[in-house]
Amino acid sequence: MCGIVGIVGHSNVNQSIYDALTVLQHRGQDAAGIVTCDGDRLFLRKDNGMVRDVFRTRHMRRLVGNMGIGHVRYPTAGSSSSAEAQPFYVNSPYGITLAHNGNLTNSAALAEDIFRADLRHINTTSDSEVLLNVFAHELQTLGKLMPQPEDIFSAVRRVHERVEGAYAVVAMITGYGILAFRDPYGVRPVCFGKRETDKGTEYMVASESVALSGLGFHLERDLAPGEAIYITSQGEIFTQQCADNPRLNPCIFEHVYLARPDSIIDDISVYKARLRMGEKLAEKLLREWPDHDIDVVIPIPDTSRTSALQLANTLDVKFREGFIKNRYIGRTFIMPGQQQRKKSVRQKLNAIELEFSGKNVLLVDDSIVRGTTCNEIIQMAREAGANKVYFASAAPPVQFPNVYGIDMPAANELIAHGRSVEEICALIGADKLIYQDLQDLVDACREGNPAIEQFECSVFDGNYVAGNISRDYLDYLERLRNDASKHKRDRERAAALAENGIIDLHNAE
Ligand SMILES: O=P(O)(O)OC[C@H]1O[C@H](OP(=O)(O)OP(=O)(O)O)[C@H](O)[C@@H]1O
Ligand SMILES: NC(=O)CC[C@H](N)C(=O)O
Ligand SMILES: [Mg+2]
Repeated sequence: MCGIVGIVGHSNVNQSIYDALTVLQHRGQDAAGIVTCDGDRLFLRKDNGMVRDVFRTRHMRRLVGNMGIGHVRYPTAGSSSSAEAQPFYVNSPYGITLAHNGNLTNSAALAEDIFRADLRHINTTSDSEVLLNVFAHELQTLGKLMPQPEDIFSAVRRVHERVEGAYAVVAMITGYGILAFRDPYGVRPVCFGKRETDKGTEYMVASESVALSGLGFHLERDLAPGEAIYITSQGEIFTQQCADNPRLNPCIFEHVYLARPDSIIDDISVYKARLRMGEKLAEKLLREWPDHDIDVVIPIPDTSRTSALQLANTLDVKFREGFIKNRYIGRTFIMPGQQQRKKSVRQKLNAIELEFSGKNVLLVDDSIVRGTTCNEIIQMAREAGANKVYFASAAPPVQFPNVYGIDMPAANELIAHGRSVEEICALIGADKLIYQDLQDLVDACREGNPAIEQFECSVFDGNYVAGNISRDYLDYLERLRNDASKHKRDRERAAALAENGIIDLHNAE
């Protein structure tokens, strides 16, 4: 995942975009960027780091203009170089900037195509730069001096035909307006809304509704799969379906972990979905273990709090905050390297001994992915004097790699891959382990919007809805992005940086 935002306003939008990015920070902690447009000039600032570190007052002052887009990045393709921070820019046609959440599954073939057939140069290994160039090429071939909404929509239509994978996109056409579109499966979320000001109506598109509500925008609705929205710099708004066979298959992992609980995605309250996950997991536990001896339910902050609370209520067992989170450490799962993730769990969470001492505790997490968190946490619970340590996951076992914008590319890094629940239980050192059933997870989400026929659940069932995901592609992805090769690339990059600084088409200062 990553966070995207775009605003068309009546005064400088820099501060609102900055604020929206801080609200979306949980979707990407590695890099951030904002580009604004003032008349026909663009102003861009992007670099590695959290939003508060990337933008200093001196940058904000220069990010002028009444429309702009922003991005927070969690890399799932290419490298973590600051040159791959977003938004990306191409000068032709019109000057287009673009920010992307998701992952293209045919970006290698497209990159080749773009060079050979479209004569376009890609300077990074980012799939998002490829996506931008496909869109730019399709708009350019229409050859209009002033693009009209129908031109823009027809370019998006061509993007849907050429590009495979997951993509929620916001783009800005210099001097003309802001465009957003969602892939024909609607895997990644994007919504839009408006706010009234003295000077008139302002529009915002964002990955999650929480970015809108946090800034006083009223949520209009989510983009439909395949749909595009274009808001001109004058505040006119156009929408159009640009795909032939759109089918909503939203990513279920947004509800499990990625999104903030106070967001509403595709008409589902993430908070209520998580409550229902807790309830269904408790019902399963009671079915399978009616004479349990759990004394206390303890969540693993932050994300599991909501489901753990409802699980405890349904079990009628005490709910206690046994781990306190250091609020200055970010999310560990979206950190780039395993060593950093492992160290961060201990730095981030600290046990309150009296909640563990002599008790049978049920620790609840939203999901177990690599097993980094639960391994450490179970040890900490034992060190704090727990009698028995049981573990519950509000999601089913994560067994398959993700190819749509969550960085879990290597099956053998997933603790549940090819293992039974008993084997996982022994490996993490728990006295008992219980997982949510997939059907219960789907029901917990679908109850919020029964119109959704299918969720994108590939990490749980290995069923990839978008693109042509072959065994060969999964092997290729695993070789490219497993922890060891990422680590090697990062080390080489850090060494080059220390010696020479980054030499690229984008040099952050
Ligand atoms: O099995 P693992 O590979 O450890 O991954 C799963 C854990 O990572 C996430 O927490 P994270 O610290 O990222 O964020 P949170 O504070 O939002 O829970 C998630 O909530 C689980 O706790
Ligand atoms: N997590 C994401 O959505 C990442 C977007 C894009 N694939 C990148 O790596 O920059
Ligand atoms: Mg967590």
